[in-house]
Formats: sequence, C-alpha cells, structure tokens
Amino acid sequence: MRQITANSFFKRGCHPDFDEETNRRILVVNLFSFVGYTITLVLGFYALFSGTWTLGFSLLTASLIFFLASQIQVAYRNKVGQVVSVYLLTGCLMGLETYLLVTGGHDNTGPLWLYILPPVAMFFGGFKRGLIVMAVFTLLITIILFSPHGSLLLTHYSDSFKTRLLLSFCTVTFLSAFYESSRQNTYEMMRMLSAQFEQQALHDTLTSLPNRRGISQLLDQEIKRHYRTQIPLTLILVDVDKFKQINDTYGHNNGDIVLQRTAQHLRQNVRRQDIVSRWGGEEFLMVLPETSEQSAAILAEKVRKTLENTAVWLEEREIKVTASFGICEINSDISLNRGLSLADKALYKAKQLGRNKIVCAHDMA
Ligand SMILES: Nc1nc2c(ncn2[C@@H]2O[C@H](COP(=O)(O)OP(=O)(O)OP(=O)(O)O)[C@@H](O)[C@H]2O)c(=O)[nH]1
Repeated sequence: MRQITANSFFKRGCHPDFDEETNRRILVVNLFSFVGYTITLVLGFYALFSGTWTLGFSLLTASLIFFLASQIQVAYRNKVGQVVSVYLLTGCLMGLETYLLVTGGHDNTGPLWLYILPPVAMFFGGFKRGLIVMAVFTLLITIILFSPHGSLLLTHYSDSFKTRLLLSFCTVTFLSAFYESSRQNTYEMMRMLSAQFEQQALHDTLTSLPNRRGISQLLDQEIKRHYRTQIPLTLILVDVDKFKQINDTYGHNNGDIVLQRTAQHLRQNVRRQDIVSRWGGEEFLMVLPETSEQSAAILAEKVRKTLENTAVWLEEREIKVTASFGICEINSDISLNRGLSLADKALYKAKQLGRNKIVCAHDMA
C-alpha cells in the first residue's frame, strides 16, 4: 500500500506537467482547505454543543464546502477543477465571513476572521484578481458596517470599533497585495533568468551557435523525425584547416575572429531548417534535414569555395582560411552515433588528402 506522507497529502492534484505556479496554487488550495475544514468543523461542533445552532450549522456547512473544494481539485486534475475549487473556497470564505460580521459570531468575535481573506484572495487569485475580490468585499463590509442605524447588522459594534476594523482590514489587504505583487515580480524575474541561463547553456558564447549540448537536443528531434518519415538526413563535420597555425601566428583573439567568420559563412549558406553548431574547438557540425549525401556535398562545395575565396583581415594582413568537410547520410543502417563516427572518418580522410577537401562516407566504403 502506498504510504501517505504529509508532503504527498498536500501535493495531491499537483503534476510534473503543470507549471510551477499552477502546482504552487494547488498546494496552497490543499493547505487552505485542510486548515479551513478542520477549524470550521471543530468550531462548528463547539457552537452546536454551546447551543448556538445557526452558527454551528453555518460552520459545519462551510467545513463541508471546504472539504468538497479540495476533493474537486484532486478528482478533476484539470484547469476547470482547479478554477471551480478556488471559486468555491473563496466564495464560501466570503460568505462565512459576511455571516460572522453580520451576526457577530461567538461573543462578537466574528469580525476577527475577516483578516484571513486578504492573503487567501491574493494567494488564490494572484495580484489583479485578488485586488478585485478585495475591492468588492471591502465595499460590501463597509456598506454592512455603516448601514444607517446598523440595519444590516444583527449585532452591535461601536463606531470606533467599526472604523478601526475597516482601517486594519484595509492595511492587511494592502500588505497582502504588496507581498503578492513582489512575489509575482520575483517569480517572473526568476523565470526570465532561468530561460536566459538555459539559452546560455545550450549556445556557444563565441559564435552564438548551438553548442554540443544544444545540438544534441536538436539532433534528437531531427533523428526522431527522420525515423518517422524516412526522409534523408545528412551530417557534415567541418574543421578549419591548420587552425593551430593561425592561433600561433596571429594570437588566440584573432583565432577567435576566424572562428566567428567561419560560423557566419556556414550559417549564411544553409536553409532555415538546417542546423549549424559548434561541435567543439575549431570543428562545426551541420545537420541537414531532407538532404541526401549528394545534395549535402553540393552545399559543402559551395561553403568550401566561399571560405576559400573570402579573405579574413587580421591585423591589416589578409589571410586565407580553408576548411575540410566529412559528410555522412543517416539511414536505416546507420544510427546517429555511427553517422557521426563515419562523418569524422570522412573528415580525417579529407585532411589526409591535403585539406580544403570534401569527402563523403559512402565514397570510402
Ligand atoms: N582561438 C581559439 N582557438 C581554439 C579554440 N578552440 C580550440 N582552439 C585551438 O584550435 C587548435 C586546433 O588545432 P589542431 O587540432 O592541431 O588542428 P589544426 O591546427 O586545425 O590542424 P588540422 O585540423 O589538421 O588542419 C588548437 O590549437 C586549439 O587550442 C577557440 O575557441 N578559440
């Protein structure tokens, strides 16, 4: 039998597929409804035993609604279930608090429970909806409290009590709204930062191309699509020739400029659906969906010529940069890893043939 811990109990209805904010709200609803139905249950029975029947039944009804609200959220694990349970909880709480204010509750202590609403409305509805709920409710209790001759009240409060109650209630509302707004801003900032970090982790800072980790994710999707559609997919490994010599002659910073220019040329020569990535060091991996090895070879030749014919200016000197290319088409006999290894072998062959060359894996077989 599955063990139910306090953690799993309050996280009922949460799901890894839901965003963090939705899961947080589900947790808060579970917590609030649990506290709500246990307290109203205890107070309800206490009121019944004390002979205050109407109060007792009202509290027990509220307890039942709080309980139902939590069950609805768990039973219907969807947006509708979540919205219904939040509306039920907030509506029931507002109704109960209005009742306690009008009747005074036990020993005229009913108004004390008003202070629960502002944080709950903000937690459940967020800043904007919470503020609307609070504006409506504040207007309602103002009308009840200051109705001529207390005609809407079944109990008596002094004028100074009513004024102070309203002022302190507005203060708690303001503080809760401020807290919720800061929390939402912080959450948005964290989300933005985390998206930024994620983007940085998947991209190479020098060339802005996807790095090895980034391309691995994209490759995964492309490979799945390839196996589904059986449309050819070709890999090209590109390696800048004698790059160590460029670094040694012109320095590391100029070497970086050469890598950036090479990345630019590769990017400019491919279609939108093609992916160019920095595979590591002076090596780039191009992934060409819907492209056969022959078509990839034509593209590689275009890029090779562009690189060969476009001089790079380093410290007022014109230098020629070339690259070698290893190509391999993925098919039902060649897995991704094997394709990468064959492209690497083809690239090695291109280097052996004197560099600035293109070699296709199937030509080596
Ligand atoms: N400037 C710069 N150099 C890098 C970077 N990453 C790797 N390198 C250098 O790239 C050089 C690669 O040298 P090798 O692997 O010997 O290859 P190569 O000189 O291009 O020779 P072939 O590939 O055989 O034509 C090494 O000196 C690395 O230090 C980088 O981000 N910036």
